[in-house]
Amino acid sequence: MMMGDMTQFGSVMAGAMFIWAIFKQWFPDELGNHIETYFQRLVTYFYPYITITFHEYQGDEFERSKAYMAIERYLSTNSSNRAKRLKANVIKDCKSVVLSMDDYEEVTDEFKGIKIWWSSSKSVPQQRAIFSYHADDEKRYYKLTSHRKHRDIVTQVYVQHVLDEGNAIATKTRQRKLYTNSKSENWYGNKRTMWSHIIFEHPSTFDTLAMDPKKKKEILNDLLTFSTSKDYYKKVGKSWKRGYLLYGPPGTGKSSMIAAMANLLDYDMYDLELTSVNDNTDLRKLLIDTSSKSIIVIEDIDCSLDLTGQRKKKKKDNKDEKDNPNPIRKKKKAKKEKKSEVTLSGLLNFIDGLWSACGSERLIVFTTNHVEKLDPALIRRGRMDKHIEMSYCCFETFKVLAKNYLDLESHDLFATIGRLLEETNMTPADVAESLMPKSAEEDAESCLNGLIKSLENAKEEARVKAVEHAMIKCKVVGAGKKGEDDGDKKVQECDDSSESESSDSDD
Ligand SMILES: Nc1ncnc2c1ncn2[C@@H]1O[C@H](COP(=O)(O)OP(=O)(O)OP(=O)(O)O)[C@@H](O)[C@H]1O
Ligand SMILES: [Mg+2]
Repeated sequence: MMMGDMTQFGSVMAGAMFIWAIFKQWFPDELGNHIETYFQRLVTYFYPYITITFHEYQGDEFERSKAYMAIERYLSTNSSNRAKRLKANVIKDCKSVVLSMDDYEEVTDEFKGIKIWWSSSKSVPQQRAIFSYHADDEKRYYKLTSHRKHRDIVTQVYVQHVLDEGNAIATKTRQRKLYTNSKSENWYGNKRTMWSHIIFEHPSTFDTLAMDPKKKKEILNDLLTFSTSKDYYKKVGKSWKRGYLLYGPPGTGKSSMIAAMANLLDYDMYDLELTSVNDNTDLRKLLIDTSSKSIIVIEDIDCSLDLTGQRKKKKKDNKDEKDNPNPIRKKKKAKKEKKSEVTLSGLLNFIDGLWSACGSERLIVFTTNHVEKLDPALIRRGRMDKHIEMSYCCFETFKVLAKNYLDLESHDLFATIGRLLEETNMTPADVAESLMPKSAEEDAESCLNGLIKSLENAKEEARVKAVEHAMIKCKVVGAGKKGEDDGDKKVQECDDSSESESSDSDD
C-alpha cells in the first residue's frame, strides 16, 4: 500500500469514527459498545498500521522539541534526496542553507528490512491566539507510519536510532561558539543571556602546539579520558568537570593550548572576564547559562580580581582603618572597589560545582603568569585538578615549531640551536616569530640563521644584565661596609629587591 493510500484510508476511517460517535448515543449502551468493538477490529483488520506523531512544540513550551529537531535533521540527511519538495532554512550564524522536507511531503525510510513512512504536516488553528510564544501559530508535526507487526522494533529501536542519528548530525555540523560576557560589537547576543558570541574558529591544535611531546601526550590522554568518563564521575559522586591551571611566562602557548583543547574535544568556549561581573549573583547566572561540552576560561586570573589572598588583605585593611580612621578615604575606597564584588568564595563555590551542577561536561581553565601570587585555596587539587606549566622553548619544543613553520625535521643548524636554547630563555612565541619567513625569497636555512642570531642576542642581553646586577650588588655591599649604623639594613633591602627582580625576570 502506498503512503498516499494509507493516509486516505486513515482519513476515511477517522470520518467514519466521527459519524459513529454521533450515532452511538441512539443505541443502548451495551449494544453501542459491542458495535464499537467490532468496528475497531474491522478498522484494525483493514488498516494494520501504527502511527506516531512528533510535534514541533510540546504544550506551551517556548523551545522547539528536541525530538522534532533531531527527526528534522535525520530526515533532511537521510531522505531529502528522495523528497521532491524541500524547505530551505538559512542559518544566520553559519551563513549556510539547511534543507528539510517541506510541509505535506512524504518520504520512506528503511531500517533492518522494515519500511517506515514519514510525512510532514501542520495544523492551522481556526482562531488565532491573541498571545502565543510561537511566531506562527501553525503547529508542525512529523508522522511516522509502519506496519503494526513491527511495533516493538519501531518504538523501541528505530525511534531511538533516528534521535541518535539526528543528534550526531547536529554535533557534526554544529559551529562551535566563543562566548564572552564583556559585550563587544559584532557579537551576537540577546536580552535573555549575559553572554554574547561569535563563531569559534581558532587554528591551534595539539599538532601545532609546541611542547615536550611526552607532556603533550599526557595532557591529550587526560582530556580524552575526561570526555569519556561520564559514568565514572557519576559513580564517584563528582560533577563531571575538570579544572586546569595553565601557568608560565607570556608567549609560552597558554591561550593556544586552550584553543587546542576546544578543537580536540569539540567544545564551545566561554571567555569569562571576571572584572566585568558585578557580583557573585551575576557570576552564578553566567555560569548556569553555560552549556555542557564547554570550556570556561578565566585568563590572567591573578590580574582579574583581588583573588590573591583577600582574607589576608582584609585583615591588613582593618588594621589600617583602626590606626587611621578617615571617612573621606573610606568613601573613596568604596567607590574604587565598586568595580566587581565577586569574591574568592563565590568563585570557589562555582569551581566546586555548587552552581554548575545543573549542567555537565565542562572544563574550567585558569591561566596566569604568576602562579605564586594565587591563593592556594583557589588552585588546590580537586579545584584545579591539573597544573600545567608552559615554559620557555626547549629543543623538543623547537623541533615541533620547525616542523610546523618550515616543514623541517632535521638540519645541520639544529645542533647549534639546541645548545643556544639550553643557555638562553626564549619563549615559543619569539622562536616562532624568528622561524616565520619574512619574504617569499627567505628560505628555511636563513630563518634558522635568523633564529640563531636572535638567540645569541638574547644570550648577550642576559649576560649584560647579570653583570649589571652583580655590580649593583657589590656597590651596595661596599656602601654597607662603610656605613656604620644602617649598613646591614641596606644590604638587606638590596637583597630583597634583587630577589623579587630575578623572580620577575624568571617569569
Ligand atoms: N607552545 C606553543 N606552540 C605553538 N605556538 C606557540 C606556542 N607558544 C606560543 N606560540 C605562538 O605565540 C603566540 C602567542 O602565544 P599564546 O597567546 O598562546 O601565549 P600565552 O602563553 O597565552 O601568552 P600570555 O600569557 O601573554 O597570554 C601564539 O599565537 C602562537 O603562534
Ligand atoms: Mg594568553
